[in-house]
Amino acid sequence: GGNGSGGKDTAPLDAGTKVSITVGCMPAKSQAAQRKEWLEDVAAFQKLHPNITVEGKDAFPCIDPNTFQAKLAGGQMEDVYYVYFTDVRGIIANGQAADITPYIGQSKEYPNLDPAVEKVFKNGGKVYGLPRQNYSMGLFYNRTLFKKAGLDPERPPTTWAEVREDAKKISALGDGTVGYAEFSAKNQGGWHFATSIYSQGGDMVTADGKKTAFNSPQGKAVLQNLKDMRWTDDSMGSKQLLVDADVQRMMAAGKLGMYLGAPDNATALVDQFKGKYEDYGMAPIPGSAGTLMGGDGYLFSPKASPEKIKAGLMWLDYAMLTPGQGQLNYARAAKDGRPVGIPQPKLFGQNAVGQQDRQLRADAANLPVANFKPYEDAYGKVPGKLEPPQAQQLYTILDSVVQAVLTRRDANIDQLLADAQKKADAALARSGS
Ligand SMILES: OC[C@H]1O[C@H](O[C@H]2O[C@H](CO)[C@@H](O)[C@H](O)[C@H]2O)[C@H](O)[C@@H](O)[C@@H]1O
Repeated sequence: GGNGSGGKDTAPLDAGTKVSITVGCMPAKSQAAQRKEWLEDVAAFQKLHPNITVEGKDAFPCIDPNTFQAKLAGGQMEDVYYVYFTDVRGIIANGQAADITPYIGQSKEYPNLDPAVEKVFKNGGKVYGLPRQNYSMGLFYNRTLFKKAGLDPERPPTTWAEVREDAKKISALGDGTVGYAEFSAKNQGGWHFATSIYSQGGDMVTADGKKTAFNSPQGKAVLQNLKDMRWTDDSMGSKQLLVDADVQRMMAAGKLGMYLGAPDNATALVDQFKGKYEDYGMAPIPGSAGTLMGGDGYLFSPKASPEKIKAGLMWLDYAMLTPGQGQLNYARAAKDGRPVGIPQPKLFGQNAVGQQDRQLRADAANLPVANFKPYEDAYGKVPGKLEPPQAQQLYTILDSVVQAVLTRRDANIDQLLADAQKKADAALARSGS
């Protein structure tokens, strides 16, 4: 038997031991179909394991970056708590996640994970968590608006110059139509700035991760392009400080041409905002010099007992990581009227389990998957880059830079980047990255 000190504890959870676990990121009431499926999964899982109680905790969005760290520091997290890839390193370093290495055998699918995804939750040879979703960014666009604007929906823009031209034509449709939208609040401006600078071949930090690298020609190009679209072309609308839900609402209402996003935007557009998935397509990231890869998953409270950790691993294995079950039960999702066929998640890579997952998804697909093909075909060709160290801190700093460019006609890009560099270098130095 092991106790978290490096030994293995492969014994199954004793069926006579009653265990109750709280689990984060249960779908909110506004995500009705996903919530129904979660509750069905809990019922089926508890039937298989009558000694385990899974108590989901919902929130929308699952993470508010402004309160996440305080919640964590205050010990208010669930036994099995939801995280973005960006936070895992810092949480492990701060001792805020349990070492689950001795119990990892409770997850049957763990050995099948793509090593690149598995690595996000490991440190010093120890395992701390399991992934739920992973994605890479591309260009989300409205095929119907492309047609209305006289653009060919089969030929979405491939460069930032083309994005600018197409955005002009789409916003010329008038009636509040926006050509291109960008986020600039709740750290999402920084997250998209990182995506855009990668697309231009730039970097957020130096190779050793110790200093920032975004005050660069590529960083300037990202901001200049936004400035030109916002103020010279007036193709970005006047409402700013947008976050993902605002932009998804505009897209679902048929009022937006393009924005940067991951494939799971189709799920939000259809499930939450009643959009029609035949309206949407996905192209590779403009510029295609690189794209941001991210995702989310679950860590365990450092206070969780071995029994809770075992039960939590069994639940995640059942609901998140087994082809044909839980979030990977595509046949059920299609029956529930949810969009099926988006190329996400990609948890298993090219192995047999990955192939099985992709096959099940293809068999149940109910959305025009051809509309996502340009993005999918580029997947292996566009270099994927993970998010930088101290990502969320850097994103907060860059949010205000993007905000300034989108709200002030006279924003001084050089000055904004120089100030942000100073603040972000200090943040990296403080964290000892
Ligand atoms: O707040 C910005 C953060 O958002 C990311 O996650 C969101 O986008 C994902 C892709 O569409 C989606 O799967 C997830 O549910 C959203 O919350 C991202 O992963 C973070 O690192 C980023 O800072």
